[in-house]
Amino acid sequence: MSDFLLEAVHITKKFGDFAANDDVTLRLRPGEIHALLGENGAGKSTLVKMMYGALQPTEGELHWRGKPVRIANPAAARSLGIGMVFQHFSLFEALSVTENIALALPGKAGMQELSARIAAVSREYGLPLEPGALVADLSVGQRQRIEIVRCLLQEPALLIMDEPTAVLTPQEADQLFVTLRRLASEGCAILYISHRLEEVKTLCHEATILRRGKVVATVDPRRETAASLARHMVGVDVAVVSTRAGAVAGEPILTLDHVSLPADGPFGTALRDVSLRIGAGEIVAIAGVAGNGQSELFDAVSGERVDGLTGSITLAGQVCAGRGIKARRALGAAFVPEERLGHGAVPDFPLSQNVILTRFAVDDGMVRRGLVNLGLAGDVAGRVAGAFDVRTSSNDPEARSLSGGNLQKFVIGRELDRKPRLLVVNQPTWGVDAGAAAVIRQALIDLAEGGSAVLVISQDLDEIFAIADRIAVISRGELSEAKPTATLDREAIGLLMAGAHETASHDKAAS
Ligand SMILES: Nc1ncnc2c1ncn2[C@@H]1O[C@H](COP(=O)(O)OP(=O)(O)OP(=O)(O)O)[C@@H](O)[C@H]1O
Repeated sequence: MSDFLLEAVHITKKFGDFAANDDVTLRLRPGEIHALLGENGAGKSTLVKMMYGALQPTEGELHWRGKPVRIANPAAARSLGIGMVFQHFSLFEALSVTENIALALPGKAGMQELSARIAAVSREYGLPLEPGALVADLSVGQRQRIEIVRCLLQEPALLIMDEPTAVLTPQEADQLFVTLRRLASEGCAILYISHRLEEVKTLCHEATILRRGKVVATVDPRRETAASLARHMVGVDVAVVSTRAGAVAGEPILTLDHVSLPADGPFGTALRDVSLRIGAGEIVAIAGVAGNGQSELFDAVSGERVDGLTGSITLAGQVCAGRGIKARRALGAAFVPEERLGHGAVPDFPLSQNVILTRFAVDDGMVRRGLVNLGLAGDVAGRVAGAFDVRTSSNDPEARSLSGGNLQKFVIGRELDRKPRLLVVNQPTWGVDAGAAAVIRQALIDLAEGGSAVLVISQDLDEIFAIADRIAVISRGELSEAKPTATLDREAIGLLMAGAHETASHDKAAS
């Protein structure tokens, strides 16, 4: 009997002439937490999709418990004991948590019984979930919990996780590590894709590193540094963004005065009396635990929701509370939503057409007398791909064929290419590798240094401290006062994230 649970042996996967995986061999033992590392587009998702039966190898074999196996589809993978939490969730928005999970489970379970099991597993593993909640009303972090709980209900022998902590708070991530270590101690193998090298070092026993589809190293990450892992991935040293010194804000670009907006559905969070001012040349970041009103704030600022909004919003001196996203784009604002596939980009459209979607309202020649300038759209797509190193397997591919990190680079680059006066971006570097994250953060800093205002909504405190001039925290729909970064530390932000606005200000006043 083989020591290994799953082996990928000399696997090659081609899309047309392009080899997304090139002669990859990787072996997983029971109870092992194994990292799969590589920069955006290195081929990590492609490899794990083959292990999960969502893609078939062009060449090579998979072995399960020592025997060759053909994993024809995800149902076959699940029946072997392989569970997977994807980067892009495959949930039905109009259905509840329980209904979504029921669809993925074999056989017919009673809904009540299933809800009780979901509640029990989510409690046991510290992954809070309301079984009756509608998926449409849940944040990305909450949606991910559904996927994790769904896998755990099937008691997998191998759990594949594609960047699980990218959408979690530090506390949620710590809780997840407890869960994963426990699963590993029970004999479950975990294949763990992450761009966060520090967490890989503390969590994983072994790491396989891919570069441009090939295995370049298999190492013990505990004996490596984050820098040495990054060097393996990229082949050169990775640049680190310099921390911002703190800019002097110019004239106000975005002003929110006493803005309230009803919750987006029964499980959303209403915005309550939010005031914020961002000046030219300034980066203001909003920290907070997912689901505390971030998406409502994004909708209010972008104009995606105007009904029910009270208070005033001005953009570059123009009152715009009642105006939609098109009018706001025409005033020089650009928006990057949290969900890149579906919201930020239409999956079936090529990149050039995705350029048109956010540019047609802006007077830059993209649309003249009702006619779209496809050549210009193609030029912009090419320019963005070049500037942000968006790696694609063909010229002008559909958005859905891009790796998650490459699509994120494209969606951000598309908006930066316009040099907007105001950029609002929700989770700018979610799923983006260390090198590309540095490029994106630097681009946000450069935009602000050119005189634009930048509003960043992020759960990544390292990112926030690296780039923001001022930081505010959103909690239960209320926004704390945005304070200069130099006056804050992680503990203060953590208190505010937990909803201690008043306590924190009393403490400050008392001390
Ligand atoms: N269905 C597809 N058709 C064509 N090319 C594809 C397809 N799926 C993936 N690719 C290409 O294969 C390469 C590897 O993509 P993959 O998603 O495996 O990368 P990744 O390492 O998971 O990246 P990320 O960290 O950004 O998620 C990319 O260049 C991508 O554009």
